[in-house]
Amino acid sequence: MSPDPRPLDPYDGILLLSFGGPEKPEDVLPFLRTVTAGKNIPDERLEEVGEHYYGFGGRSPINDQNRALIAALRAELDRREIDTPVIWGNRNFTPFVDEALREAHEQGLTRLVTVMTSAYSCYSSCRQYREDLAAATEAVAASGIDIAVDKIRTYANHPGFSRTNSRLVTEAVREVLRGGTDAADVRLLFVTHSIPTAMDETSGPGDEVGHAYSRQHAALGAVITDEVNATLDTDLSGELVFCSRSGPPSQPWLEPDVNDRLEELAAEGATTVVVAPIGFVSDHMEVVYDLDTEAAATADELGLRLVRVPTVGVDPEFVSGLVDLVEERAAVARGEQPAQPSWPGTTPLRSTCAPGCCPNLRTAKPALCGQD
Ligand SMILES: CC1=C(CCC(=O)O)c2cc3nc(cc4[nH]c(cc5[nH]c(cc1n2)c(C)c5CCC(=O)O)c(CCC(=O)O)c4C)C(CCC(=O)O)=C3C
Ligand SMILES: [Fe+2]
Repeated sequence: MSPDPRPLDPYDGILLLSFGGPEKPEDVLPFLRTVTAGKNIPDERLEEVGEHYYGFGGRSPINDQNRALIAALRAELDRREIDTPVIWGNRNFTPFVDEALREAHEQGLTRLVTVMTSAYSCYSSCRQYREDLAAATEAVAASGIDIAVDKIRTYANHPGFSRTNSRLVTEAVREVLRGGTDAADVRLLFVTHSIPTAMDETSGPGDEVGHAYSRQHAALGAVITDEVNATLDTDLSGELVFCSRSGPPSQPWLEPDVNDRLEELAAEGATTVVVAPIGFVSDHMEVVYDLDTEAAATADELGLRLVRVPTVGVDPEFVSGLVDLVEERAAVARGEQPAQPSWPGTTPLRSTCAPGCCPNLRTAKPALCGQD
């Protein structure tokens, strides 16, 4: 049997859409200006974040991690005899999304399915990427390029992401216990990026409940904790904490901060804290600075042992899950009803967002991949 000529029909290309990061010291300031354009980030915070990057030679790990993810996706697609090209675009650093669309056009592609390097619902982690797609599509339309863009469903509860995280956390706790630590002295922290509480309240499909961002993380943390306890016969409690807060001090952001919580846990007599960055898909700056540098130093001062769980990165189970999601999205676009595995819960998150989902609280901007 020869390979299907259009295996992802109606899509002829895959777009990996990410945040982007600087690659050398001279890139840091222009990158930060792009990230914060029109946002209310205090100068002190910007200088501080700039220092985090300079401390790593002015180079964020995120672009190399995306190159590795593209290579891993390519290998998995090839294994499935899918020769659809993968194009890469970022919000804040070259290759920007409009450059990616021009590249796609040069390769003769006309309809893309997008994979974002972000698993959860909120303005920063979902709608803003959809706005990037709308802006880029419009920018290239001015030069006569017509490209349609969809996205895979939000994958916070797709097993490729959630089960991989669960396995990584279970393995980390298993190692801690194997080393002889008493389970009663171990705590489990699930970490994600803090966001303004107003952004959390309005996250989700425009329903009255809101808080989709914190609820999705809490739900995943809860099932992972159950799985760890069931697998290792422990009774650990897990909880959600936050890192990387910015914005003016007067503006409320999601709490507690991971460092504050470490202090409280040390005071309670914990000796070992397993820190699982379920909010991030790879070890970019938030992970290597905010957790591996800053939170690790806090733990050190407190005499706590901090064990950091790996992010899903290019774990084969995660990469294979992303390709499953791409195939699933193509089947949906063809009008089929593919299986949509979900965990926790049984309800898949959406690939076409509801009207008013995760609104931009500053100015309404056009966004793709939604009903509005
Ligand atoms: C939810 C979320 C994710 C996860 C989802 C996703 O991955 O998209 C994420 C990822 C990332 N955030 C990143 C970097 C930055 N984020 C900033 C600012 C902000 N992030 C926010 C939220 C998020 N951010 C918010 C609400 C702000 C305030 C300004 C605003 O309302 O937009 C700033 C400005 C300085 C500061 O405020 O810290 C920087 C430099 C990098 C690159 C890291 C690298 O280079 O390795 C990555 C992957
Ligand atoms: Fe951020």
